Amino acid sequence: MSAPRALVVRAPGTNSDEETVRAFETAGAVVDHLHLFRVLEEPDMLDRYQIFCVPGGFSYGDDLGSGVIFARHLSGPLGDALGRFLNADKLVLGICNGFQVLLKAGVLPGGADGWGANQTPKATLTWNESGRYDCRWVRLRNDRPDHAFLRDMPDVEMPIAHAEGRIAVSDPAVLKEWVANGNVALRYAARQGDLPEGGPTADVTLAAPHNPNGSFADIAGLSDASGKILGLMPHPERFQFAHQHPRWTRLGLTGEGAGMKLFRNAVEWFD
Ligand SMILES: NC(=O)CC[C@H](N)C(=O)O
Repeated sequence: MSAPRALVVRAPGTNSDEETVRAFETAGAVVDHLHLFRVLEEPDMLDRYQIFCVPGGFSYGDDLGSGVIFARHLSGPLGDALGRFLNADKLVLGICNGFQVLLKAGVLPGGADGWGANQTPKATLTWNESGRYDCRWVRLRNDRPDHAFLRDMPDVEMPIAHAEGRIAVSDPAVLKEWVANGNVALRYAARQGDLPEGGPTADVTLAAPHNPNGSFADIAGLSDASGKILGLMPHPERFQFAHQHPRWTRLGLTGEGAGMKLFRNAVEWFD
């Protein structure tokens, strides 16, 4: 197949869209970078794309809770077009604020109990346990190495930058469902491979700063069951160059940053 077409949608307050566009372009996608208002004018334009991405930032100033207003646009006026997109063999990525948007729109499991189901959410992304905005590098464990975005991606480091990054659930029993469905895609880790084999437990097993926000079950990213939708709090688009890593000289890192793998995986998925 020729290069996939990716749509990166910004809203008032988005701030990581340029980097995200660059990452997809470097990976070989043909990218359109559009304002949400433009997409709202013509929702059916989603049919023209293979990758849909909501980048990071502070859409609508995080008013009413991060991602809430953007999410209402997705599940409301864009609902039919996005529903078609989700049922097709296509990829969806939400980074940081984009993850907050996808979860709260019900695109990811737990947020609204399934796309279009309009039920009480079982999970949300809310205030960090620290009560403040945190900006640091974290280690991640990849629990879905079969995922379209996470293939052949070993445990990796990336930066986080958020105030509302903590997964909170109404009932910890939801974890059983999530594990059975492969919904837990990324977890915070202290060192490479430090988390017990056998999957996540319903505890916060890592203290800050390793789990930087007190997220339930140390979860940093969620997936749909099929492994085509990913929402993650860390920013892969901020690790496009090895020298963006805080210890790149000591580690002798050169060339491309490990975050690029996620974008390359997405583009290569359409080969
Ligand atoms: N970097 C971002 O996307 C910020 C996420 C979000 N608005 C928060 O602070 O919680």
